[in-house]
Amino acid sequence: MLVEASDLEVYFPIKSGIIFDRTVGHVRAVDGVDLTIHRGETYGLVGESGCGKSTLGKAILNLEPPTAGSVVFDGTDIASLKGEDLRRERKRFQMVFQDPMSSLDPRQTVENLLLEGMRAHGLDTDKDATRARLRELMSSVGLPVAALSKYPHEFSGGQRQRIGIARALSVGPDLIVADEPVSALDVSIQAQVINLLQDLQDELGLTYLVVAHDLAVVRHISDRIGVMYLGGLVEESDGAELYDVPLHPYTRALMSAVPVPDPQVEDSREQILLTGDLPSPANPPSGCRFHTRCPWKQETLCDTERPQLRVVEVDGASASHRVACHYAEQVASGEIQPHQVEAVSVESGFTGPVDGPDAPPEAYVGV
Ligand SMILES: Nc1ncnc2c1ncn2[C@@H]1O[C@H](COP(=O)(O)OP(=O)(O)OP(=O)(O)O)[C@@H](O)[C@H]1O
Repeated sequence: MLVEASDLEVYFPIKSGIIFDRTVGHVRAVDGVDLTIHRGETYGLVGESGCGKSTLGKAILNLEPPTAGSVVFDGTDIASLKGEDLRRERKRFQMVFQDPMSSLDPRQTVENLLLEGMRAHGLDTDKDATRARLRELMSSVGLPVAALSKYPHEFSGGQRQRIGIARALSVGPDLIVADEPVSALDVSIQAQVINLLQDLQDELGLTYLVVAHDLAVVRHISDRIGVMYLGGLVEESDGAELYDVPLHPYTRALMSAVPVPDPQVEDSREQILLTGDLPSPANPPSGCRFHTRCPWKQETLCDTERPQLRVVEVDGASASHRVACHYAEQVASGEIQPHQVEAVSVESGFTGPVDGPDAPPEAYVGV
């Protein structure tokens, strides 16, 4: 195991007063997450915008200090590291950002951008070795050596993302957190960058945490997938299994929002429509965070008790499928069918069947 996050919380203070000197509340961006990432695997993290994916990724890299909980990286509690020890450990985990244009200094040549990290970690002391390393990095990400003397604006979006990846690789990391690595790119370029990430993983034995809102991207690349809702993980399993047997109503809703090209399949498959907006992480609902939008919410239990993320046995499936829903076992055994339950829209007060002609017009999944 390379990363073990336990009961991780990242709360951002909400300030008020003339000089913003009073804390009047907290945005609970990450609210009690237990997550492990195995060495050499790709862990995909999905969920709606604002559910806390990026903050969780940053907290794992120690770029966002946790409010509570711990992150153990290769046996070492990151929070306990200071000074030189922290600097040395830092080069083992790097981040690739969504928008390479804003993460790359436009006034620096590619060579300088790559040297920056190497310098910070004392990896540029031998001139010949450094030159060889720069050439090697260019070749690893499929760019010509001549690109070293150019500036970020001289490249296309896909090429800039390759530079961002080379930059992350320059210090020889074990873990890369890629935050929406292809969502700013044209669809035709996305596959090339995804393939590059996979080739590099095979070649260098890298471990990835890939944050994305696009289920198709995550499905293609991930060994395991975690689904996040309002600061917490609601479901986690092997990649294929999550798509074959999604157990949490939120995961099912995300799946049913992805269009299927075959009209026959599209018409016959389960449709779960979510109503209402994502509640504010500054004031999350009581009990199960999802109960205000859940098609099979039950009185009392769902709005009073937060369900634990626990292993749920699924016939013929692995023993590592975890779900945070009070009724996950009944869903797994087929006892509960979500579309037979009435949906309640918090915003409109709508009560009715979620997939019939009376479904609320504004029902959507906002991913
Ligand atoms: N530095 C910050 N200060 C205050 N609030 C923040 C900060 N960073 C994030 N947040 C809030 O924390 C919540 C989670 O944000 P985060 O960016 O982690 O979500 P996300 O799922 O990655 O969304 P997106 O895909 O839009 O980036 C949001 O409500 C966001 O506004």
